[in-house]
Amino acid sequence: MDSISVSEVTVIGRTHLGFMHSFRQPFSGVPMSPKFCSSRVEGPRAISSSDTNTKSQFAYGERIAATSSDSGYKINGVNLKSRTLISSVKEGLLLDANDDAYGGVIVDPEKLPSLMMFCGFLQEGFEYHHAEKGYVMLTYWIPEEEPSMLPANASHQVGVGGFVLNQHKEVLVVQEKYCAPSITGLWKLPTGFINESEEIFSGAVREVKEETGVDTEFLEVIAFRHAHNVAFEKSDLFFICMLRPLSDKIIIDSLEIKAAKWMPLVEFVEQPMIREDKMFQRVIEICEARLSHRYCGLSPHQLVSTFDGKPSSLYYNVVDDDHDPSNSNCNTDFL
Ligand SMILES: NC(=O)C1=CN([C@@H]2O[C@H](COP(=O)(O)OP(=O)(O)OC[C@H]3O[C@@H](n4cnc5c(N)ncnc54)[C@H](O)[C@@H]3O)[C@@H](O)[C@H]2O)C=CC1
Repeated sequence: MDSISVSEVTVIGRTHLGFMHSFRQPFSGVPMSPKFCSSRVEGPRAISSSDTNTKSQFAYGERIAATSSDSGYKINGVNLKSRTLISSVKEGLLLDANDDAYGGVIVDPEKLPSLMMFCGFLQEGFEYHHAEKGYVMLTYWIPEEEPSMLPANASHQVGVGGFVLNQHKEVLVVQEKYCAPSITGLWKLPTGFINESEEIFSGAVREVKEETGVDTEFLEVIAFRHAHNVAFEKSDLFFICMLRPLSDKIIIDSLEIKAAKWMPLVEFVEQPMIREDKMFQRVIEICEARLSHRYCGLSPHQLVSTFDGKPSSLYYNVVDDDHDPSNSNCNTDFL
């Protein structure tokens, strides 16, 4: 606990739609380890979404127990008439907070009083929710008789692999500098992880460019793999993307990559590791089916959903509304 040193805290807000938004507030004034604590006070059904951002005060005490009543809250047996003042019987410490849309409160991190207070949060039963560079988030779900409804920390990492084929039916392959001994020497597709707030389609293009120096245009997601416990105990979504080469000169990223080259597809497929690997066998079959128009992958379509107001990419592949098959990207030739 004491080893945590952060200069920023993150405040998590939750909308009534169930999406989690986070926003950061610079922590200033107190030269210590601030931690954000998100808690929920029972009585959520009494709080409508219009109550969001109502200024509240959240009680911190040795043990906080809250129950709801028709007229307001009871904390540690004490009736509270107004949601805007919630006090701890034992310590009577008040924290400035905002109500959230789920009937919880979000403590104002800038008003957290002392280091002792921060350390005390864990002793009081707050749990680590997640940590990022620069902040730690702690949460506490008060109603003991109810399971916590807070969404868990992110459970997945997202990876991309680029299948880049040129007009000579050569596939762009790399040898990794650091890899398991079992795949040393394997010529494989360029792969990597998507950055925060990066699109799958642009992440695939970036990864290929970074590892090989080759410029590409994204065409389709050909398939994706879902696996668990891949790295840092996270599940893994791996999107295999077909990309069209826009250049052919290879300049490797020597930090990550030992070598890269254009390799005839038949040679790539003949590598023992690829031949024996059910996933890559199937991926290659799918790619070949795509090249001969027997299969079609998913292409991104930009839209904004009124559900959350977020610009997003919907990956699909159907003919356009006018039902004109020529509008389907299934007809696009890769070579
Ligand atoms: N590498 C492959 O042959 C395959 C990769 N994939 C998928 O590709 C996606 C990306 O995976 P990879 O490219 O294998 O990622 P990776 O494990 O090679 O990590 C990408 C880069 O992150 C860095 N890195 C990762 N862990 C590190 C550590 N512990 N210490 C220092 N640096 C570290 C390295 O620079 C590495 O080159 C994932 O979704 C994975 O499932 C799927 C099948 C095969």
